[in-house]
Amino acid sequence: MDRIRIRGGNTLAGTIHISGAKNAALPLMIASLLTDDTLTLENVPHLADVEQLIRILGNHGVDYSVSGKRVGQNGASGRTIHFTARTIVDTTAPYELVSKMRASFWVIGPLLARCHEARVSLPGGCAIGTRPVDLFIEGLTALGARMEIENGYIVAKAPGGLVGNRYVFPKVSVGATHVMMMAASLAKGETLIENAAREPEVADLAACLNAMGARIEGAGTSTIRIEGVTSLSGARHRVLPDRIETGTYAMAVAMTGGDVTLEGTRPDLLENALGALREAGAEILEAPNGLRVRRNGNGLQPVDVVTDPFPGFPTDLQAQFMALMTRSSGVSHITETIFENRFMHVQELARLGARISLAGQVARIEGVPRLAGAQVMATDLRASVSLVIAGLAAEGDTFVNRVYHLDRGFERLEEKLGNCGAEVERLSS
Ligand SMILES: CC(=O)N[C@H]1[C@@H](OP(=O)(O)OP(=O)(O)OC[C@H]2O[C@@H](n3ccc(=O)[nH]c3=O)[C@H](O)[C@@H]2O)O[C@H](CO)[C@@H](O)[C@@H]1O
Ligand SMILES: C=C(OP(=O)(O)O)C(=O)O
Repeated sequence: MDRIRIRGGNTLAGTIHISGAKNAALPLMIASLLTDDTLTLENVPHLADVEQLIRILGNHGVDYSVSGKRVGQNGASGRTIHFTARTIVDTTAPYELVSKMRASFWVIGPLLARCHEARVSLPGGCAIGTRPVDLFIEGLTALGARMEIENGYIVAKAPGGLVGNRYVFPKVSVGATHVMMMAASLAKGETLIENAAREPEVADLAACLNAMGARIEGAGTSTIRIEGVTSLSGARHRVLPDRIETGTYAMAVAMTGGDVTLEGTRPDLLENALGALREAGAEILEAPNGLRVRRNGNGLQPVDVVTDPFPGFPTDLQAQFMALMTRSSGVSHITETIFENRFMHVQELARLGARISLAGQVARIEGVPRLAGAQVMATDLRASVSLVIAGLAAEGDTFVNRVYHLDRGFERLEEKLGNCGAEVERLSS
């Protein structure tokens, strides 16, 4: 199993190209199931989750081909992929494929809308909470589907097709909002979704669906109106930049000090997190095609954050911000409100010398003057990268084990950080 060695202590300087967003690319790829025409996606990141979803889509009958110019410093990112679901050959998404990744469950929406049936295994994904699927069941039931759980599978049927309806989410869910938008696009009549997720990835999916001929209004706000159409066509769409990758590297620079330009990204995608970074003492400047992060000399201030759905502070940056706060000059508090078990990095950060205590969903972080390298274990995707950030500032060598978690969501991390002066090496075994 691969692991990563980080020799801490270097400041970061240079440019990092931000990839297309994993959490936008996945639902966009799934949208290809809605049409027998070709959906072309540009700026698709090269990630384990993307490769896994390609396998899952292939099982349903989606053909794909890769083409186009690659962008990025070393010519290894930003693929253009063409997806064609000419015929859906199988409406079952099996456990062996779906259990590896939460988003794969979302095929239930397009399969049900296009084929009027789907049998999808209950999902896997990062072990950060119980992550039920009740909102998907409720939402699709509102559109007229009959939903049953049988032997670990959700069996969904809508023999006459889905029918538009009003559905008010009792709780904000990104995935269930994606699925409702995809399903309602091919339902009869109008669907009104209230208390929808407002994440930029939802708006990105809606833009792509509209380019395919859907009629969606309001995506990016909490009320989405969808007028169903009888069929969707192909389209070409560029995956939006990864705001979580952006925030992660911004936090890495704030941690080590230095001056790095993050290119190919948009500050408006993560204003809340950038605000927290500014409060902590980093300078964030707009750059022509992205942003520039600097911290020279001044120390890190403690900052309290509470995770919230967009536009709040993203739960997917919580672990990284905690790593940063371990070196602040005082006490900070981080409250996790989205997932009930997303503090697994705490005990690993402690191995590096961090002082963190937990009381329910609140972590109290007492900044320490130094961290020291150690062996640590990646427990989930964002937790893994928080250990990398801590390792960059720790004295000596940090070894992050189980990096397959990292490979789900960070493209060429060693290379991107290495180009800015970090000593990060992948050790294969
Ligand atoms: C691939 C992808 O885009 N993953 C992101 C997506 O996950 P995902 O779409 O799984 O997250 P949700 O927004 O659905 O989850 C938010 C909360 O709702 C709960 N819930 C969700 C569905 C449901 O049927 N019932 C229910 O109770 C979840 O357990 C969680 O407590 O949004 C999360 C919140 O921003 C991010 O951390 C993930 O990185
Ligand atoms: C939690 C995440 O992914 P998933 O929803 O696929 O588990 C994530 O991207 O941080």
